[in-house]
Amino acid sequence: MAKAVIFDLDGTLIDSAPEIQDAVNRVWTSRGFEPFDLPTLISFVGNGLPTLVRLAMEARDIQGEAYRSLHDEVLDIYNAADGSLTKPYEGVSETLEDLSLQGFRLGICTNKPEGAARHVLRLLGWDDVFEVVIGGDTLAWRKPDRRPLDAVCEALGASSVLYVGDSEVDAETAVAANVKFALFTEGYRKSPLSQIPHDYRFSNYDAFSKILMDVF
Ligand SMILES: O=C(O)COP(=O)(O)O
Ligand SMILES: [Mg+2]
Repeated sequence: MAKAVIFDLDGTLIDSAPEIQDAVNRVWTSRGFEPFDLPTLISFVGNGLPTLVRLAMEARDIQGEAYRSLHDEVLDIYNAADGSLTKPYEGVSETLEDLSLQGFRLGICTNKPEGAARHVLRLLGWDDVFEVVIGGDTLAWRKPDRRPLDAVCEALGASSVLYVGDSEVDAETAVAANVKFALFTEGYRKSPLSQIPHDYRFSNYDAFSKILMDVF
């Protein structure tokens, strides 16, 4: 049985909020609604695109019947994004390379739509790095339900697992799945560290190898 490291995507491996902000603001301003600043947009991220769209609608008092077209337009822009507004956090590429060299099985468990996640992984040249990618729309459940994380663990054939994420949702998922959790503190969390359950935390990927040595 394999050792596996499973990552969340937005706010954990990549700083993608400016890309998401651009997609939402393009759709919102095309309909005459005020755009969102980055902190406000970040406050909508974490529970997947349907929730993000609903929160952005509520913030501009947009009625429910517009939901489907707004959602689909944002998704189309996401899926066609050129990645220029998305940046891997410092040290991520080196960490992934290291993990691969050491023989870890790698997976992604994100609430980003799977197509958009695969698109950005391709743009970053990471499409061969992760053996399994489960997005917010891959299964009938999304994080914090444990089943997406369970599904990644199972597909990787992992006996020993670390989940790495940046948010309350990731922490809750790891607790539910009974998986060890490392919190990247520089992503899109909304609460103080003391309120997010975690086994490990780090603010820089330089510190990641120390966590690995402890877990495995
Ligand atoms: O799409 C979201 O809301 C969050 O995506 P994440 O699960 O990769 O952080
Ligand atoms: Mg995240």
